[in-house]
Amino acid sequence: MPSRDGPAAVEVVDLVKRYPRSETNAVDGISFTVAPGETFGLFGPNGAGKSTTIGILTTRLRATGGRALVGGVDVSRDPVAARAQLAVVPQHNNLDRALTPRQNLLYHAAYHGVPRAEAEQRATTLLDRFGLTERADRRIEAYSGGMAQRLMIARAWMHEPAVLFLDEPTNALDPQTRMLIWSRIREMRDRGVSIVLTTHAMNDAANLVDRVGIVDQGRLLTLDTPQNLVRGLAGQAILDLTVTPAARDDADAVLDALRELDGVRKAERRPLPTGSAGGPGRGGGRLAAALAAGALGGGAGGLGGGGRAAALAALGGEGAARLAGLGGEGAARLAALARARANGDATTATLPGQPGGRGGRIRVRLHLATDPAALLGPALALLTARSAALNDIHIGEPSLEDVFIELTGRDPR
Ligand SMILES: Nc1ncnc2c1ncn2[C@@H]1O[C@H](COP(=O)(O)OP(=O)(O)OP(=O)(O)O)[C@@H](O)[C@H]1O
Repeated sequence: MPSRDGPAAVEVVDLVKRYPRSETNAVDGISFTVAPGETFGLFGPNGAGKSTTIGILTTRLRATGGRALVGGVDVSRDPVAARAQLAVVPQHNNLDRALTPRQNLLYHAAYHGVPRAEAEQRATTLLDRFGLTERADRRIEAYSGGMAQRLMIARAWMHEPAVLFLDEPTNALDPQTRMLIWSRIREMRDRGVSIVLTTHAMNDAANLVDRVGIVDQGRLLTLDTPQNLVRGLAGQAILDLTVTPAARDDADAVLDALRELDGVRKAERRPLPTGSAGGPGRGGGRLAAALAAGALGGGAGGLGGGGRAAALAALGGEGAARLAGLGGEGAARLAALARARANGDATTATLPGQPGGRGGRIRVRLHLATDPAALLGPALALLTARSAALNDIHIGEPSLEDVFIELTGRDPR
């Protein structure tokens, strides 16, 4: 990571935590370093050991083994000095209900030795920044979960810590509150605060964090920038195809055939989207969007003038060039798909003259090592040769969540 001035914001070396009467380690030898000013995401499935790691770093829990330092201070040797450097927003509401929101902030500031006048000024500013001014002097019981979460983040900021720990800061919050909280966290990051956060909202956090550590069963599986993780593990792009195999064909055989195409790194079955076509990760769906808008709906058996142009424009650059190179039949199939979708028949569309497969429609995700547009022609040719109906196409980029699933599997914990 960039800045290496002064001690690391966080240093964890071979950290182990075993809870009493437990047969396994909740944290099982984790090591990582967070540089000053870095925003670090600790991601993992339920029970992976994230909160336990944060609990040790913030002095709530004692480690069984290894070392944990915050701002160069060993948290088990000098927890008081460590606490002066850090603030934590825990997963569960630990506000003092006997106090008003403003009093919660002032009490926290007093504990950290912030002079009274300065604390009052900070409290007023923070209550405003978090949209809490109107409720600042009312009892906490009246607070919604989102307001409590905003107050806990404001409270954490009262003594302007060097390192901020956020344990699932947007969990169970409405979209408005989530947006506000991400934006305030971003402000803190921009002011140079070192941040360690856990979240299941990985794709939201992907734009915020400098690096990500993915943990499972107490172990660190990988650690890198979101960009490198996505690039390295999931391939360059994703092509989702919703396909109805021919009546005599078999879904797994279609999947295997698609997997064999040049440029396909991995092929897997995905659940069918509910309603009309959904799609993978962010940034995808340009062609699907064009199809949904009926942009391809030209004359029978081909991509009609304006529709074709719109679809090609939707694909952009090289994709357009490749799609333009599709032969008559491939283009006809896309046009038929577009017509079906334009008629609002997205959930039942099969191509004219194509029987439904014996197992019904399937959704296949192809992870590509190449430009998705390069795969469109071969994929369509393959489906045509097998008399399979193509119901939907969606082009997307893999997301951090795809990487996460690839590393930690699909089974719920
Ligand atoms: N107080 C405790 N006593 C015994 N076991 C515990 C305790 N707290 C957590 N554990 C266990 O330790 C493991 C790690 O839990 P932890 O809460 O750190 O996971 P997590 O990654 O934060 O999960 P989540 O995403 O659900 O918050 C789990 O198996 C959990 O059941």
